[in-house]
Amino acid sequence: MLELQGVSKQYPDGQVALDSIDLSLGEGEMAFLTGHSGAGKSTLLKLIALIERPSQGRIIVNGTDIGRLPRGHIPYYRQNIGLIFQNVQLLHDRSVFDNVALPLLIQGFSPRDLGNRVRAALDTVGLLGMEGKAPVQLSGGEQQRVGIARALVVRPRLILADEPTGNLDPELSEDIMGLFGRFNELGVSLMIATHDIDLITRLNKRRIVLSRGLLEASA
Ligand SMILES: Nc1ncnc2c1ncn2[C@@H]1O[C@H](COP(=O)(O)OP(=O)(O)OP(=O)(O)O)[C@@H](O)[C@H]1O
Repeated sequence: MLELQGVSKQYPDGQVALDSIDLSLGEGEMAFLTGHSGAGKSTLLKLIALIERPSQGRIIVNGTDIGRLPRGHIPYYRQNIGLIFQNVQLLHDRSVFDNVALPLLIQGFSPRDLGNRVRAALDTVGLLGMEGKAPVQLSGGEQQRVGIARALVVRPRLILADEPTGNLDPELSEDIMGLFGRFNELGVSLMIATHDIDLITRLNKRRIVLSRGLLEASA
């Protein structure tokens, strides 16, 4: 599903965020990405999402070397992975429904056909009934769940999540992680960056540990 070969990232200011990372994530595998603040977790996810480009190395997703993707294919590539970031960037002048529907519209769904998919995604994150609200009318945790619904609505085979439970209380965090676990049971691959060691310990999944841009452990 995902393979990194000798991937390094040096930012333009000289900061080396990742140093020669070799890593793979199998089809249907779920792994937690951990490590101290500044270890390189977000950078790793941004490289896979093509938000940043590696300075060196290759990233292969579903058999495609994403470094060779023509620029015009990047939005389509990104729509097929579920990206969940801590700072959900919702469109504040649009309703919850429109925010979740957006990836489907980009994929060419007709507005007539997407209602059921949008409502199913909102139901999954426990927000059915909130379709007509504006993001500002929601709590931080609810906004985060709208972001998760927006990522899930395209039914991605790969989900990348950066601190997805960062703004959620322990109960909701557990619900969201449980949700990820159920997706994993359905065959979805997931890489989830988190500081929540309690949650990781309880879920007993593979743990990838970064330290100062180096891969410290991957078991
Ligand atoms: N755009 C950028 N320009 C320069 N340096 C950056 C940039 N983004 C991240 N870095 C640096 O790269 C290193 C890795 O950062 P990254 O955000 O990937 O770490 P992280 O493990 O996700 O940290 P956190 O847990 O605090 O989110 C850090 O030293 C950070 O300061």
